[in-house]
Amino acid sequence: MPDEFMKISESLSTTQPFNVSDSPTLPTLQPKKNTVLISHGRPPWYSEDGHRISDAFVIGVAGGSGSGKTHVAREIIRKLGSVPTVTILSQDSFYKYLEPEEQALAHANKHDFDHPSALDLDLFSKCLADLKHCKQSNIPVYSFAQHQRLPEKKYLYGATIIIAEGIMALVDPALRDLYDLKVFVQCDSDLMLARRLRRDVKERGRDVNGILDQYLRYVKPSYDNFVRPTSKYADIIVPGSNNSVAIDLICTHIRQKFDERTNKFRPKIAIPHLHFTSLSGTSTLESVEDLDLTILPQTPQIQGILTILRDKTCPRQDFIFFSDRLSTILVEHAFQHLPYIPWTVTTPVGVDSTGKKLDAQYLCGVVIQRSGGALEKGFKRVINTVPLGSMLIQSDSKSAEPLLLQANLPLYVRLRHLAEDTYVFVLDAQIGTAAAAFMSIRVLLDHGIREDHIVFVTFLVARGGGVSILRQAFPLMKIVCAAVDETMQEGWLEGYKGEGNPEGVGRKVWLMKPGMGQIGDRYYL
Ligand SMILES: Nc1ncnc2c1ncn2[C@@H]1O[C@H](COP(=O)(O)OP(=O)(O)O)[C@@H](O)[C@H]1O
Ligand SMILES: Nc1ccn([C@@H]2O[C@H](COP(=O)(O)O)[C@@H](O)[C@H]2O)c(=O)n1
Repeated sequence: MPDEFMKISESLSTTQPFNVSDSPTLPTLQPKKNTVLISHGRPPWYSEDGHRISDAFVIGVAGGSGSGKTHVAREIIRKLGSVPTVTILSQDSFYKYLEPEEQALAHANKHDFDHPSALDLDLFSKCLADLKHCKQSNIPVYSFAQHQRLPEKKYLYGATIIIAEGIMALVDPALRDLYDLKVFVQCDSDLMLARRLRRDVKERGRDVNGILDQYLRYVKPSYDNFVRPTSKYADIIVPGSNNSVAIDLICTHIRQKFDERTNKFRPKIAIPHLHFTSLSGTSTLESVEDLDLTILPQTPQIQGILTILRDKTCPRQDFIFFSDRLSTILVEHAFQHLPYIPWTVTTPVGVDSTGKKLDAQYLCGVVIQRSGGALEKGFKRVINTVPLGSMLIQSDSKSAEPLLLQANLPLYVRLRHLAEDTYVFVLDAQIGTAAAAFMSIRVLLDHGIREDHIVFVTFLVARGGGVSILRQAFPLMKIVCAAVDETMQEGWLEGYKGEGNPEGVGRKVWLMKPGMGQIGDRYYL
């Protein structure tokens, strides 16, 4: 039990008068319980060697049906305010599949949904463990109206804080081991019944007699036998109503734990130490050969395109046209990193000709928004039939830490059993500090994509930037680029008008030199 927590006196939780008026208006549809809320973006959860260093913080919330578990979970999120991604994982999704005859009994309120065996606790544990360890999870979807698990699944990924709630949340020792904080919501039985009556009529399509039958036969005995005894495992007992003080306490604890875990990643891949020059005057930058990049052959044609793109007077339509040309060539070039097998075809003149056939089982692309969008057209020109997802990664304006704001990934990546056989082309305009590249690779590895199945396709790499650290962390990933620029320096971006710079004198950013400027702005603005 965390020492800063005391068990809040049970009297606080049980002496509330029976009063159903504390319940706000209920929605008429079954609410979505498994929620992913993003209020701030997810900071790095890995170190500069590429390994995950922090698990998600997991809170287990147990209590009787109608005690207010979901309410507590939602209030925690609301009161935490500006936090990274939070997920509520509800045990309700894990009721077992029912055979038709069992389903018929359930419709007659004669199926016991309140015995621990009604829930697939092993699957719940597995999904929670995956989420805690920063992997994706595809969780079941349940219909209370049909008493059945539905064929679809819900994809969850990327939470820094997970709230797992359910009547049996504290029953299983394996589950209890996963929690960083265990909460029990203790509520007066009358109030729980009143809330359940109202909710089951409005949201779960039940009638009053059936609800009362089910309550007396299964719900109440189960609460006494299985649910209430688990309160002894809780670090904190929260009252079922008027519980804002207890919720504040929980939020303070979470914030503190969260701050302790915050990893300052950006300074570790910051640029200056890579510019370090030894006493003998030799630069410690790694040689281009050591960076193991696949660089387009510097033919006059490629140099010509790069010169146009580097020219600050290049009109936007030309910038788009030549970016599209360059990205097409880059993606074609990147295909050399995919597996091919010998393949024989018969030509129109009846002769056999042996060549090669692509042997990648699944292939998809992921664009790093927004500048990676400049490579999208080239990608689609070369392979227009494969799925293309995206990630939105931006720097925090105060800490400069990269933040994962959105991951809209193709199915081949989301489903772990397909991810293992999937090749992914990651598209981004340049690798400068490498912070976004780092985060995008970590996201793919979390999903089970093999490191040697990732091909990072980009216009420019800054040799003086974060690429050497990226390379050391992920040596098996391939990087395909059009050119390597020598330096990364902090400098002013001309003409930028915005935060801290209303006059448009400039914005201090890491600039790749000679570079192409802000490629996303030049392509899209
Ligand atoms: N502290 C509270 N104050 C007011 N209403 C509450 C409180 N806790 C729960 N409720 C209401 O009671 C009902 C059941 O709560 P819910 O959180 O769904 O219970 P559970 O998830 O434990 O079954 C909901 O309508 C909810 O709005
Ligand atoms: N088909 C089902 C499955 C479960 N129940 C009841 O749900 C209760 C748990 O959900 P809470 O959100 O209230 O914690 C549990 O008591 C089951 O009786 C159901 O009615 N029908």
